[in-house]
Amino acid sequence: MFRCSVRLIKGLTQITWLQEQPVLPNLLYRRSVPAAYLPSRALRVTWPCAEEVKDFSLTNPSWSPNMRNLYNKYMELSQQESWKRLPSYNATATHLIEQYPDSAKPQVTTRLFTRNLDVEDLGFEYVMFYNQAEQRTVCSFQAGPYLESPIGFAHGGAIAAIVDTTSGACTICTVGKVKTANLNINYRSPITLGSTVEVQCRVDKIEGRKIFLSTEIRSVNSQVLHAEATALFIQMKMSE
Ligand SMILES: CCCCCCCC(=O)SCCNC(=O)CCNC(=O)[C@H](O)C(C)(C)COP(=O)(O)OP(=O)(O)OC[C@H]1O[C@@H](n2cnc3c(N)ncnc32)[C@H](O)[C@@H]1OP(=O)(O)O
Repeated sequence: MFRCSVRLIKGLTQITWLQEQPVLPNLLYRRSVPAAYLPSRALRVTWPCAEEVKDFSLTNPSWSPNMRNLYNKYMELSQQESWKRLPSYNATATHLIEQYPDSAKPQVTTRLFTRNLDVEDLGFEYVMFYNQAEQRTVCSFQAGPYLESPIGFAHGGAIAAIVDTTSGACTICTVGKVKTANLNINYRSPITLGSTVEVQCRVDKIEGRKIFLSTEIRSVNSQVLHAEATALFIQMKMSE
């Protein structure tokens, strides 16, 4: 069962690339699992069967043409440059599948906040790509109708969540396990529900355990600046 799951994940997640990365393996393959990444006992039910492990970063019918175009653009760049698509599951623990021995498989009912809807199209539709050489992440984000705040536009908290996710992924890929310590966002122009925007994030500097990043959210033609943000992530200590 464990081997089967591993094969499945390998197939789904470009695991070869992940294993080559300096930091993601720390997160994905550590033998001792940090408690913070495990669901609480009370929430344990069953480990998802192989068929239930869905990679949400792959195209689905709800994606708009703009969403598909961005996906195709970065998939093409992945062939020539150092961009890589980041697999995405609906629970944090699912990303850690390989590190559990059969006897200790966690049972997951927690959900990653940005993947907490079962129906496509309604909430966060997104796919992220990471460029290791440039320590940058791009995210193609389609804001679904359940992210509304002002009528017809995306909620500021939803926008913050996608900024946190994109900059968090960028940081994890660069240095390993982190927590968000600070997030500053300037909202410049509302994001229309159903539209696709491009989130561009890069590591600005690393000082010890502190990783500083900046992010911009722009329309797909780059003409409209929707939001700009800075973030500080703190690398978790070895003992955490
Ligand atoms: C793929 C999906 C990715 C998604 C990623 C999403 C990640 C998240 O959302 S995490 C959830 C939200 N964040 C949290 O809940 C974090 C809560 N806060 C904490 O746990 C802790 O305060 C934590 C871990 C940030 C820092 O604690 P700790 O590890 O003890 O660090 P600490 O020793 O206090 O500080 C280390 C350095 O960072 C600085 N620092 C810590 N917090 C801040 C802050 N908020 N602002 C500025 N500087 C800070 C300290 O001043 C210190 O600096 P220096 O080394 O120069 O003296």
